[in-house]
Amino acid sequence: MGISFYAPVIEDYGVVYGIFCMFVGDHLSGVQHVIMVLSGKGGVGKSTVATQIALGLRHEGKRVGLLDVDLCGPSIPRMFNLDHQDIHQCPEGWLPVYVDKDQKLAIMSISFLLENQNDAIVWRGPKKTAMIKQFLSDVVWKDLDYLVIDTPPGTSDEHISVVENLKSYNPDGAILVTTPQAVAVGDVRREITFCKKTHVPVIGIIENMSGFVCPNCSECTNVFSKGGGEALAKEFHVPFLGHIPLDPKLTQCLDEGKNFMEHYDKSPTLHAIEKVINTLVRIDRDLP
Ligand SMILES: Nc1ncnc2c1ncn2[C@@H]1O[C@H](COP(=O)(O)OP(=O)(O)OP(=O)(O)O)[C@@H](O)[C@H]1O
Ligand code: SF4
Repeated sequence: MGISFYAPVIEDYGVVYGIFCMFVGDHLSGVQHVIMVLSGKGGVGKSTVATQIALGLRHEGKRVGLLDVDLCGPSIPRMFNLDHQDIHQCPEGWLPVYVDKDQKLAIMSISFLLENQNDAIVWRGPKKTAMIKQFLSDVVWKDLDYLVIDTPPGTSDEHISVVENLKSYNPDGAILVTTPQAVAVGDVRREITFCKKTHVPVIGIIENMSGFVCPNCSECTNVFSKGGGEALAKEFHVPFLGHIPLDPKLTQCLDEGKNFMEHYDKSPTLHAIEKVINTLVRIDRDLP
């Protein structure tokens, strides 16, 4: 199924849905699965993974929302080439920005609310907490199969706000992203502890930047040591979702706001992402 990014339009929302929201005031009740993406360290590819998961689920025909709660370093809009979109308000709340014509992939980010994209957000904890609460209560997602939440690195106020505000929705859990180096793997231990303390199930660990895909022949070479994330998953008895190699073509697509999945179907990186998606579409809330 092809998805080309497009300049979004504001949908004329159904009267029935509007009335429903006015009375229920709850835009997450139509969301089937909520997945948080966490990393202990910055720059390990958390936003990249969140973006590719959202696109992959959309390719599977799912309705997907992608919420960027990285208030100080929002990068999701840039990865979709939607940097300069404005958010519109309807009586029920904020309308997310749609990536595709069918309006099955919606994104929301602080970046859409900034007058200048280069503005720095210098907020103390309570203001960040209030913003996240608003993101989780006021965005009109409509019915979604999956809401993917991209978080800032570490375990800060933002993470606690997300977890607290999602409590009553029984989120599926968190995907933890690491790179193979020992220092990044060590940081994931703290993420696992955070999940345990806040009772968020760990869906699994992804080892990103695990090997390098040659731009000439697509051969994958291990530049750093490999397997740290997998070993950690074994140690903590949590699922290992796979190694995602570093592919310069993915970097280029993200920089240019292009859909990697449509451009490079032979990349081992794409196959690794597809494996993660296969696991996620099998998520069933009723399993223990
Ligand atoms: N598997 C990959 N292949 C190619 N490039 C990648 C891969 N993973 C991440 N990148 C690139 O690495 C850079 C950092 O990735 P990203 O912004 O996703 O990290 P992050 O963990 O979300 O960072 P931050 O902590 O700043 O939010 C980006 O330029 C992205 O394009
Ligand atoms: S992997 Fe193959 S094509 Fe790529 S640089 Fe090495 S020898 Fe050349």
